[in-house]
Amino acid sequence: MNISCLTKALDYVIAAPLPEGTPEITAIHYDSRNVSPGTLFVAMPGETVDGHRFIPEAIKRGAAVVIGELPHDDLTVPYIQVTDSRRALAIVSAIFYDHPADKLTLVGITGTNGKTTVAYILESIFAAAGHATGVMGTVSTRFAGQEVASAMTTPESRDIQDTLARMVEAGVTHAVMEVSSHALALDRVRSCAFDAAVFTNLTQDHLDYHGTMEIYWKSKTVLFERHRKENGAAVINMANEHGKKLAESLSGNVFTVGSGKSPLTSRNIQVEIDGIHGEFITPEGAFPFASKATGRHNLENILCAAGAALSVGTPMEAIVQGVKDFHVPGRLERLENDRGLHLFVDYAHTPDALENVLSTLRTLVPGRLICVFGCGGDRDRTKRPLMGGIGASYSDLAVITSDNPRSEAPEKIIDDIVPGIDGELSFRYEPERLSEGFPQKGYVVIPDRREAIGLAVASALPGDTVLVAGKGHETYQIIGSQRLDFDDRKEVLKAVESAR
Ligand SMILES: CC(=O)N[C@H]1[C@@H](OP(=O)(O)OP(=O)(O)OC[C@H]2O[C@@H](n3ccc(=O)[nH]c3=O)[C@H](O)[C@@H]2O)O[C@H](CO)[C@@H](O)[C@@H]1O[C@H](C)C(=O)N[C@@H](C)C(=O)N[C@H](CCC(=O)O)C(=O)O
Ligand SMILES: Nc1ncnc2c1ncn2[C@@H]1O[C@H](COP(=O)(O)OP(=O)(O)OP(=O)(O)O)[C@@H](O)[C@H]1O
Ligand SMILES: N[C@H](CCC[C@H](N)C(=O)O)C(=O)O
Ligand SMILES: [Mg+2]
Repeated sequence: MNISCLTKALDYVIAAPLPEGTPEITAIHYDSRNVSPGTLFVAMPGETVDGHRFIPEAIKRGAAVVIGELPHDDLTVPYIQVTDSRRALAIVSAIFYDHPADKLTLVGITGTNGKTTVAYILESIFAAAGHATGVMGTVSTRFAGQEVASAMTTPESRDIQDTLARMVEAGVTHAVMEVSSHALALDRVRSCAFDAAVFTNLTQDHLDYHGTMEIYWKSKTVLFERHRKENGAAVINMANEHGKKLAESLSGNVFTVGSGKSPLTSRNIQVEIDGIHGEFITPEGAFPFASKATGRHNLENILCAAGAALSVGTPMEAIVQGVKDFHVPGRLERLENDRGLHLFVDYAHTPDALENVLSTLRTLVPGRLICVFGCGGDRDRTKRPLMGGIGASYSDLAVITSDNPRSEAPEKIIDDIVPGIDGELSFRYEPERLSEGFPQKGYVVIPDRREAIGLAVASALPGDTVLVAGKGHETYQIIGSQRLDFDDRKEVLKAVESAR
């Protein structure tokens, strides 16, 4: 594509006019390490390094044109200076890939918790409706029978446009995207116009990045204010105050779910250990449904997904069928065993998520509740004591361990969790003390996650529940800069075997 086709849409301040016969470019890159000859390199300021530093490397690798924010008059290739290169990256990528978002029925989901779950439910509903569906989210990108594990919840704008274009090429008609607050703050979804934008909830997370809850909240509202197609629906969960506030603030097509006045609500709901059943209530009448996911929070997720599906014209029959069939890996995922234990792995890594999951299990299972959890390193420190308090107060026995410590010392993270616990440490793990017996109540600290899971499962008696929270579908543990194989589900099953 000729670079002048791309620059037409840019508001550039520049710099040198592009010379005659400006080169065709064959691809767009924002990371110099991926640059190949004849491509466009967009230099972006970063949190750790400044992408402008890599312009010489990009040119050495054959970049034909460079876009950036800083003045440069000494380059050997055309340079376009813009005020915001992240924005420019999103704009030129959409042009380069021929605006794939406009060729799809596109649904975006934001909120602190529930995005992945709502995406899986919608995928199942669209499949039941016979639509060729694509998904981009925390667990994977999947379409046309292919699935690739994700590195990010919402990729960089260039990668979003590339993936959407490949979806269009593969015949996908309906695409579902999780839209993280980072993505909104960093303009990754500029140039994506959504047919439906879904809001699940807002509770504490990511304060390391956003700084305050107000800034975090504002980053989320951008999806509804700026990124809907003309008459695109804002599908809003009214079960929380932020949902109500958002619905009040928006004009146009606002499709609320779950409140008395909503076009979609539920009634006669039964939440049981094996799932939820009840009825959807719409202006067309009542529609019985059943789902294998449990917990009130999953009822909210089901309503959000059903609302989004309705807002883009999906028939109720497909919605009911899709809700019956969906499964989300690592979200209250139940592990079968022959020891009479209730074993669950869940992705709760925020205070609200942990509270929802523990309160769900507390009411549904009669025996002791043992919860194994930690908190991620290099992430919001202020959620750690909150999670400690919640984890310990809902459980009979809380086993405090490591999540993904990343660059932090695991013991330091645990030191941030423990002050939130109102109670005495019942056991600091030392292998030689095991002969004293493993505690049945209180909290214990076992920094090694494998040992923590092993001892929690070994100490459980028939009828007890063990919840391993925080890492859900993850198949790795990040310790320092190493990404080691680790899957909570496999560890739980191994622990069941070794406890025989
Ligand atoms: C806070 C954040 O989102 N950071 C993202 C941001 O990083 P950054 O601005 O710090 O980039 P940087 O590393 O300083 O580099 C600056 C620029 O130089 C480029 N570079 C760098 C090195 C080099 O040799 N050559 C080169 O060209 C980089 O590609 C980049 O364009 O831009 C990078 C390039 O796109 C992203 O990889 C990076 O995501 C990091 C890995 C990350 O961990 N992000 C997480 C927090 C995130 O976005 N999470 C949300 C989900 C959160 C949730 O809701 O749970 C997500 O959507 O995944
Ligand atoms: N609607 C909800 N309200 C509160 N908690 C929820 C809700 N849905 C799920 N959860 C909890 O949050 C965890 C994460 O759910 P899910 O993966 O669907 O959210 P997410 O928004 O995609 O998270 P992430 O931003 O980390 O990708 C679940 O394992 C569960 O513990
Ligand atoms: N997308 C979230 C995932 C957190 C998962 C948890 N296991 C952790 O590592 O903190 C984040 O990067 O903050
Ligand atoms: Mg997610």
